[in-house]
Order: sequence, then C-alpha cells, then structure tokens
Amino acid sequence: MVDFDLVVIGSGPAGEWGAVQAALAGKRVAVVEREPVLGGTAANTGTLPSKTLRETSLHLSGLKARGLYSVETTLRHEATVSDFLFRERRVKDMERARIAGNLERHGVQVVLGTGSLVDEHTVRVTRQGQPDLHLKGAFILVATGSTPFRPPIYPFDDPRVHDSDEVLEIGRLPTSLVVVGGGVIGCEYACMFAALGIPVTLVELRPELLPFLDDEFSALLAQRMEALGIRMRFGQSVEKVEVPAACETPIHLTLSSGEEVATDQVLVASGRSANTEGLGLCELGVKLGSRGQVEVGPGYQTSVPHIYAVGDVIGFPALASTSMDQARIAVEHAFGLGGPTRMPTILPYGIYTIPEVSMAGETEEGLRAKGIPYVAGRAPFSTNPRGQIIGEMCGMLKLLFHRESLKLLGVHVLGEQASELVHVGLVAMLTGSTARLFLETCFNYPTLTEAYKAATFDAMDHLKHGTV
Ligand SMILES: Cc1cc2nc3c(=O)[nH]c(=O)nc-3n(C[C@H](O)[C@H](O)[C@H](O)COP(=O)(O)OP(=O)(O)OC[C@H]3O[C@@H](n4cnc5c(N)ncnc54)[C@H](O)[C@@H]3O)c2cc1C
Ligand SMILES: NC(=O)c1ccc[n+]([C@@H]2O[C@H](COP(=O)([O-])OP(=O)(O)OC[C@H]3O[C@@H](n4cnc5c(N)ncnc54)[C@H](O)[C@@H]3O)[C@@H](O)[C@H]2O)c1
Repeated sequence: MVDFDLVVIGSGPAGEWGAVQAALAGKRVAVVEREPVLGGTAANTGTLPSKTLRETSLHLSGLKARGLYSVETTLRHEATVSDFLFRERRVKDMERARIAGNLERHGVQVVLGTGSLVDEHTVRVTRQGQPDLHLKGAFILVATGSTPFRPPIYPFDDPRVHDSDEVLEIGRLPTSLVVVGGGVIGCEYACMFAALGIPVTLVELRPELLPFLDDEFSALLAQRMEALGIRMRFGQSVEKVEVPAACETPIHLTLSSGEEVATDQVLVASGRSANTEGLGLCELGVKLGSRGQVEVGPGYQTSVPHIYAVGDVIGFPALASTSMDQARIAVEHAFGLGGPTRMPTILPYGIYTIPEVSMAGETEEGLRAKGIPYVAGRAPFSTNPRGQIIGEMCGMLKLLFHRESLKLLGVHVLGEQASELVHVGLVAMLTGSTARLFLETCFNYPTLTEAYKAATFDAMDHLKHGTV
C-alpha cells in the first residue's frame, strides 16, 4: 500500500492539471492511467488529433487559397491516408511527451493500469501481467473521461464503420461518407472530409445544427457547410444499416424519411458516455446521473466528500478547456488552498468546423426569452481590410449589448480565427465592460479584431435609429 494526498484516476486534461495543481501545493500525488499513453481523449483521440486533421485537410485541399486567387484548387489526387494522418501523429506524440514531462517535473507518480475504488480511500490498480497495486489517497479525483456512444445498429467491427476514436485509424480515405450526428464532433469531421473533396452526407435528428449557438450563426454555419458540399439531412435518423462483406460494394443506409443512401464509409458521432463502469463508485454511494455521469456539488465534490470528479465524466460542458479548470478548482476546494472554487460565469465555445464558429455569453434568443432589452451590432469580415487580404469573405462578428447600460452580453464569431477572436469579447464580458471599451480602444490595423469596433459602431447606429 502506497500513501498519497491525492490519487487521480485518468491522465486527460482533467487528470493532468488536477495532479499538477496539487503537486504545486506540495501534495504527494499519483495519477493512474489505463492506456499505455498519457493524455486521454484530448491528446490521443479527440481535441488535438481532430484539430490537426482540420489543418491538414485545409492544407491538402488548398481550400484556404480559393478565396484569395479564385483558382479551383482541388485535393492532390495522390493524397493518401498517411498524408492525412502524418501531422496528427506528430502532434499527438509531442503532446504525450509534454504531459509526461509536466507530471515528472512536478513529482507526480504515474502508475499505468486500470483504477477502481475498493474502499473510500483506496484505488486498486489492475496491471497486465503484474500484481495489483493499492494506492491510498486522502482525496480521490475521478477524471476518467468519456467514450463514444455506439448505437447497436452499426457493425463497428467492420473497417468501414467508425466512431470518432476509430476514424483516426482509417485504412484509406473514404470515397463517400455518411456522418451520423450533427453535434460538434459530427460537424467538425463532416467539414474536414468535405474539404478533402469527399462527398459527405450529414444526418441529424434535430431540425438544426448545434442549437446552443445563436440561431443566426447556426443557420450561417449550415449554409457554409452546404456550400462546402455537405448534404444535410435534418430531422432524420438512420433506421437500417446494411454493410456488405465485399468492401467495394457500398454500405446501404435507410433513413427515417425512407431515403436510401449508398456510401463507402460511415462515421457515427451521436454522443458520448461517461467512463464510470467498473470504477466501484455506486458501491461507495457516489451518485450517478441518468447517463452514468458522476453527480457533483460545489467544488466538484461527489456525494462522498473526499471523492471529487471532474471533466467529461461529470457531463456537460465536456470540453478539454473546462475539464482542466474544473480539476484545478476541485483541488483548491479539497485542500482549501485559497484559490477560486468555482468556474467563471461565462465560458467560451470554439467549434472547429470549416469555417470556425465561436461564442461566449448570451444569444439573441436567450436575451429575448429572458426579456432583456438588447441591441446587436454586426461586422462582416468582407468589409474588414484584413478579411479582404486573407480572402475571408463569409465571416462575421456579432456583438450583443444591453440596450440601456450598453454592457456587452454576448459575442458570436464565424470565420477564420473565430475561436481566438472570441476571447476579446469574453474578457470584456468577464470585466463587465461596455461598448465604450471597443469605441475607445485603438486596435492594430489591419486586423480581424478591429471588427469589434465596426460591430460596436453598427450597434450604435441601430440604437440611433431605434432598430435591433
Ligand atoms: C473528436 C473530439 C474533438 C474534441 N474537440 C475539442 C475541442 O476542440 N476543444 C475542447 O475543449 N474539447 C474538445 N473535445 C472534448 C475533450 O477532448 C474532452 O472534453 C476532454 O478530453 C475531457 O478531458 P478528461 O480529462 O475529462 O477526459 P479524457 O481526456 O477522456 O481522459 C480520461 C482518461 O482517463 C483514463 N481512464 C478511464 N478510465 C480509467 C480507469 N478505470 N483507470 C485508469 N484510467 C482510466 C482514460 O484512458 C483517459 O486517458 C473533443 C472531443 C472529441 C472526442
Ligand atoms: N470544439 C469542441 O469544443 C468540441 C469538438 C468535439 C467534441 N466536443 C465535445 O464532445 C462531446 C460529444 O460530442 P458529440 O458531437 O459526439 O455529441 P453531441 O451530444 O454534442 O451531439 C450528438 C448529436 O447527434 C445527434 N443524434 C443523436 N442520435 C442520433 C441519431 N440516431 N441520428 C442522427 N443524429 C443523432 C444529436 O441530436 C446531436 O446533435 C460534446 O459534448 C462536445 O462538448 C467539443
């Protein structure tokens, strides 16, 4: 039995940063990881691999150059799956090495094996070909993440049927692809494959894309995705799947509308499930929600006070960004370190579709539902000099201000660098800033960020004319 102040189960962003935060405070920390590599979904199968593939597909397809030179650049026909995956593997390797270095530098002990709780303070680590280890922790941090949900109608053992983990192991690029699920993962992958010139059909149960977005931006994104060649099938699901043994014979899907779709490959991205199975949480009285996610209270404490849970395993918002901060907060709470014990009230969302979309704060629909008077200001990138220079003709920034106080309430961006640009508005909201901030700030010229000033002027015009 080895004694620690904190035993962390899982080495994704939540596990890594929870462990480091505790180690920085002088605590003895162990991280248990069941995979042979560190980094979880963010480093290995999710965030970084998918973002790297996005850049690769933009590069291989020459898509970025199209707006600039009006040339019809198409995918180099000899592009192979190894071209496609080359940089993804490099980025992944570098991130794994960074995490190992970070944990080592802070004196965190890494134990490879599958962790489960045998009692309230003891984590058993099951290791292949080696005896079990028992680690005692004054506190336990559950950071076991999530895995793709696999609806039973799909034969995932067929090499042409993928979930979002397996798509990173594809043996060849599809000649056509059906993506099931128009959530963030489905939209991002649909764009990447469509950018490569592959015919993509996106099947989404809901009548619209990403309903948490401002309606205007959800519709704009759908338009841009259609312009990229993606066939949208809203309000539908897949009822029947026929996968012939011969891989040259197309897969046959029957949609709920009765439409038949023939496709080379299928990517199923219809949600994820929390990794709680076999952890022994229920046996200890830790409450789980309807989808297996761990229920937590303030400070990410579970119903067993010295067991904390953070990241994807607790469900929404299930982002790498929020997982890291939740973990830092949980450690602050557990050890009473005096730092922040709750998340910021406004979180940013970055969606790496083509084009990118990002938002923070309120949507127009949200403000209307709450009866908050507002004024909107828009700045299309086509009228922004930097937008002209880089050929970003479809992007837009929209700002939502309180109609009386002029406090910034929401920021929405679609286009190049959207997930970076949103941070200006995010910080403005977190500091309670008003339209004056943008009117009085001198921005670099020419930049996309300047759009903040243009959108603010537009909002002031609306105020003057009594429009929204
Ligand atoms: C395709 C895709 C793209 C994404 N893109 C973004 C993005 O752009 N931005 C963003 O912020 N988020 C993104 N996400 C979400 C992000 O990856 C997750 O929110 C984040 O990885 C969650 O971190 P975590 O530490 O909670 O869990 P994970 O990263 O899943 O890590 C959990 C770790 O726990 C280990 N583990 C599980 N059970 C055990 C056990 N019993 N014993 C030992 N170890 C165990 C797992 O092996 C894993 O290493 C994306 C996700 C996907 C799938
Ligand atoms: N850029 C980012 O921040 C980013 C990128 C990727 C993933 N993620 C995170 O990963 C998590 C999981 O993403 P996800 O896209 O798998 O899940 P999701 O729950 O966000 O989306 C699943 C989508 O599939 C649809 N769906 C469900 N069943 C269906 C069916 N039978 N037929 C057709 N459509 C169906 C749902 O309506 C939904 O739109 C998200 O919570 C997200 O936070 C974040």
